[in-house]
Amino acid sequence: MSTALSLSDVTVTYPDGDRRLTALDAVSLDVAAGEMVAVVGPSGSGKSTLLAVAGLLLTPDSGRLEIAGQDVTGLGRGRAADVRRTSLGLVFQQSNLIASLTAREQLEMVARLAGRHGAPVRARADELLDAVGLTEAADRRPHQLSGGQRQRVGIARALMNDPALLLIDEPTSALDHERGAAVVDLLARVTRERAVGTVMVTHDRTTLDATHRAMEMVDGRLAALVP
Ligand SMILES: Nc1ncnc2c1ncn2[C@@H]1O[C@H](COP(=O)(O)OP(=O)(O)OP(=O)(O)O)[C@@H](O)[C@H]1O
Repeated sequence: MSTALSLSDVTVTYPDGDRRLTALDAVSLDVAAGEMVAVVGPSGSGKSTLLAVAGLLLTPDSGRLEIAGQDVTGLGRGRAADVRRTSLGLVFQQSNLIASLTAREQLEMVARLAGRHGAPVRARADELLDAVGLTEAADRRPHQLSGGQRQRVGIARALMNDPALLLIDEPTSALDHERGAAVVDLLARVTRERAVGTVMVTHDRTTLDATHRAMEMVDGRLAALVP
């Protein structure tokens, strides 16, 4: 199995008055293609910082970072944006859908930004909307969708450019239990079927059974979750 994400000894500090606050403390994590890893932990423990580093949105103070076997430690902004477009799928808490676009158009737009156009893009968008159970909703705009449906559009959009790594922040936070469980099951399925590595940050421990592994972040340190 190839490695989707490899973090080695990653440390991140933030300014905190005249000192530094350590948000990630020598964190290491390997996620294989086709593997789904959940990260739980208290508020302020460093989970969002971990996703920001893996998503190339934040450069760590030290440590090494590989995505799909490629060393991406310390890339400049331009190269980091290229890797984000081609190899990463990000699904953050607010689904950030564009109000004026239909579900299908949301997906087509990210393909266009990556330089892809035409009939294959539309076919791919329809295939992914079908995979997340939204065929009927392809022509609806965000305000015509439920919270769970919006979340699923966000997931389909993140898969549009065939990422090696999917990073998801709290996919169930705005959903009731049943819809949340359905979204996590969907993530587990696309992880397996599309051989993507998935890291899901969650507060919802009832969804952990659907994942391959659960890790716990405490004070910036990551360890296997002891159930
Ligand atoms: N931009 C920033 N500047 C300074 N400190 C920050 C910044 N971002 C996060 N922190 C601090 O770093 C620590 C880790 O924050 P982070 O957001 O990664 O935690 P979290 O586990 O995602 O929390 P939550 O579950 O509440 O979203 C916290 O103490 C937070 O206050």
